[in-house]
Order: sequence, then C-alpha cells, then structure tokens
Amino acid sequence: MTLYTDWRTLPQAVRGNAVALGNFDGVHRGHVHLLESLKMARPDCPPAVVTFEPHPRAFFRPQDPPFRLMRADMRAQALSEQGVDHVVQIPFDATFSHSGPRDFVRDVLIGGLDVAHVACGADFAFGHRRTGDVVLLESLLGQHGVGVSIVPQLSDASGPISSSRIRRLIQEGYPERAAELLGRTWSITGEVVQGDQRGRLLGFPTANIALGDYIEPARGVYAVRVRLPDGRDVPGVANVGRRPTINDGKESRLEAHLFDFDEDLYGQTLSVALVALLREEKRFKGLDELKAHIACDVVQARACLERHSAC
Ligand SMILES: Cc1cc2nc3c(=O)[nH]c(=O)nc-3n(C[C@H](O)[C@H](O)[C@H](O)COP(=O)(O)O)c2cc1C
Ligand SMILES: Nc1ncnc2c1ncn2[C@@H]1O[C@H](COP(=O)(O)OP(=O)(O)O)[C@@H](O)[C@H]1O
Repeated sequence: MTLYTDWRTLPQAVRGNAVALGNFDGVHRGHVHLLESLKMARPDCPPAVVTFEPHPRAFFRPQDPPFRLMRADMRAQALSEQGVDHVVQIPFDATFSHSGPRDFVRDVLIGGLDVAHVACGADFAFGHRRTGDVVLLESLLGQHGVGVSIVPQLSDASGPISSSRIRRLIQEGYPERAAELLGRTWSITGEVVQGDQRGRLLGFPTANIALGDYIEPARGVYAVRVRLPDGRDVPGVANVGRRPTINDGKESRLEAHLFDFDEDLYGQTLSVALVALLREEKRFKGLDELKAHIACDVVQARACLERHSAC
C-alpha cells in the first residue's frame, strides 16, 4: 500500500483505478462491505481509497472534544489489510473545504485520479457546505462515462454499522460490542511518555500514552493486549482516566501495566487493545488501598483475557 497526500501529483499507478470515497474512521465492517462491493463492481481494477485528513468534522469544529477511532497511519494500514493498494489522503484545509462538488469531481476524481469507477455510501456528501450528494456524483461522473456504486449501509440487529455508533459504544464502556462492529478489538496507538514515576513505587509500572485525537473511552480499568513495535503481543491491564486518588490528573490518559514484563518502553509506539471494561475508575483513600485494588485488577484482567482467548 502506498499513501499519497498530494492529489495533484499522483503517479500513473494511481490513475484509472476503482475508488472508494469516505472518511473511513475505524475501518469497520461497514467500510469493509463498501470495499467488497467496489471489488465486485470492478474486479478488473485495483482498489484505491480517497479519504481526508484531518477529518472534516475536526476541521470545522476544532473546539469539539476529540472523537477519532483511529490515527491516519493506522487507518491506512487497516485499509492495506483489506487489499487497498493506494490511499489518497487529501489534506482537508480551508482552500479544499471551499471547493464545490463540481470542482471535486473535475479536479480530484477525473483530473487527479482519472477514476474508472467510484463507490460510496448512500449518505456521502461532498463539496463546499456538503452541497454534493450521491445523485449529483452519479450525474457528474456519468458525463465522463464513470460508473458509481452507491452501497447501502451494512446493518446488524441494532441498526446500521457506523463510526458514530462505535464511538458511542466506546464512550459508554462496551468495548466488546464495539469490537463486533469493527471486526477487531478497538485499540489506541501512541508513544509512551514519562509519568510521575509513581507506578514503579506502587509495584505496577505503567506505560503512559496520551489520548490525543482519540475519543475518550469510558473511564475505568480495562483488560488489554499490548502490541509492541517488534510485533510481540503482551497481555496487561490499563487505567483510562484522571487518577482521582493522586488528584493530579488534569486530563484523561491511558496507563497500561504489562504482565510479566520488565523492559524500558519510553519513546516506543504501542497499540493498546481495550478488550473488556473491568470496573470504573475510583478515588481510593490512599496509595495502599489503590495498590491493593490494582492487584485485584491484575487477577481479574488475567482471567478475562484467558476467557477471551478461549473464545
Ligand atoms: C490497573 C490500574 C488501575 C488503576 N485504577 C485507578 C483508580 O481506580 N483510581 C485512581 O485514582 N488511579 C488508578 N490507577 C492509576 C494509578 O494511580 C497510576 O497508575 C499510578 O499513580 C502511577 O502513575 P504514573 O504512571 O504517573 O507513575 C490505576 C492504574 C492501574 C495500572
Ligand atoms: N510491566 C511493565 N508495564 C509497563 N511499563 C513497564 C513495565 N516494566 C517496565 N516498564 C517501564 O516502566 C515505565 C513506567 O514506570 P512508572 O514508574 O509507572 O513511570 P511513569 O510514571 O513514567 O509511567 C514504562 O514506561 C516502561 O518503560
């Protein structure tokens, strides 16, 4: 998979492909269904994705709380795992946001990519003030002889599978249900930063990761699996929250304690998969009580991870 961030200078290999359009936050089962529909419509063309960064919602409402399910690099990797060879990630800036729907089709899809076919969801809206819809997209591309697959949202018993539904499940503390819709356990990827060096004193060192642009999951203690840069998967337990016992936590962060592990992790990029929520974050009377409770969390997390791996 190759990632391109300038649609004006795309090489020949990216032209003449079948293209799926969208934000693809989470690369969930609905997105995979869209990609499968694209591959079925044009089995003769390599599949490509045109997406945007930052997410348009973050560009228009920067004051809103973070909401991302996935970092852009992890999105590109997940798309690659679905057989996407080319990801065109358009920088969503003020100039781009002002281009109209006709500009987008003429300049990007035809001029930049010379698309052979396009697939998108029925609710795909594009161009300045979201004035372009799928009917306009079909009509504009039809003038160039390009077909469009408008793919209905994939649904389960509770309704359509969408990034916003997955976000709600994560915020409300249902990582297992979120995983069903994603097709994989939801994980947070980030660099391990320095904390207060208190974890080691407690007997439970924790790798601290800032939530950054990620949506804040329900605060509490989770059974986790931690993917290290060298590919090792280490079971562990993590706290997400503001650490009310210590009372110095101004912002919520993720702290993972890895089982049977004693290596320096500072500066490394980890992916922490939140498997199950074990309990809410609490304010304890003191560090001894916190320490005793973390020991119980470890036992519970180990049992929980064993149950999950047995499934
Ligand atoms: C499994 C686990 C559960 C935790 N639960 C709580 C909690 O309920 N309340 C709280 O205030 N802090 C909780 N913590 C956070 C600890 O206060 C924190 O990890 C410790 O102070 C170390 O901080 P440091 O990494 O900045 O040194 C928990 C940490 C772990 C690893
Ligand atoms: N089992 C482990 N789980 C998590 N971190 C570990 C573990 N063993 C060693 N470490 C290292 O210890 C650091 C955390 O120690 P801690 O005292 O909690 O410091 P900090 O407050 O900086 O997070 C981690 O960033 C990592 O480099």
